[in-house]
Amino acid sequence: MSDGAGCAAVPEPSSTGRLLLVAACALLDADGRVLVTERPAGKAMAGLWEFPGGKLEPGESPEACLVRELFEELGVRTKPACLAPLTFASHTYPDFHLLMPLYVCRVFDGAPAGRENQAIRWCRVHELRNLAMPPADLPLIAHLEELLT
Ligand SMILES: Nc1nc2c([nH]c(=O)n2[C@H]2C[C@H](O)[C@@H](COP(=O)(O)OP(=O)(O)OP(=O)(O)O)O2)c(=O)[nH]1
Repeated sequence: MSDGAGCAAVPEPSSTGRLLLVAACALLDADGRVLVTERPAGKAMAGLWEFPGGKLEPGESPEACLVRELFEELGVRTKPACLAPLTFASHTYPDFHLLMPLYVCRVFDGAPAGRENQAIRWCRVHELRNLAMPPADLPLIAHLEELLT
């Protein structure tokens, strides 16, 4: 049995008492670029670039949450069947533990535009590493690189 020595560099997540379930989506354009949005001033982690999405409402599935959030945040219409699960983030923040499935969506209607005053940008996947992103998102980049390169 392993003694876990190979995991020594990874900090042990502690229990925070609160699990936050957020669904996120990498929208892809026809060139394989990824859409990211900037967290607005006044919010936690303002100025960091993230994948569109948000907190699940009570009783809501991650897919329904994303269909709703993509329309509310970006004016984009899609369907649950167009959301493909890719991976997930599990990250302990000081106030909560984030569990965040990341989906990929290539099929949607409408040109994304920031409807909540957030900046948006389309990035090549290798450019994601040069963006300031929330710490929970950093392990997700390798999965997108594997998918898109
Ligand atoms: N949408 C999204 N949220 C992320 C990402 N990475 C990450 O750590 N988060 C965190 C930031 C927030 O704590 C939480 C998302 O919550 P949210 O977007 O619904 O809420 P918020 O903090 O912007 O604030 P509010 O809507 O409650 O006012 O997940 C990501 O890539 N996309």
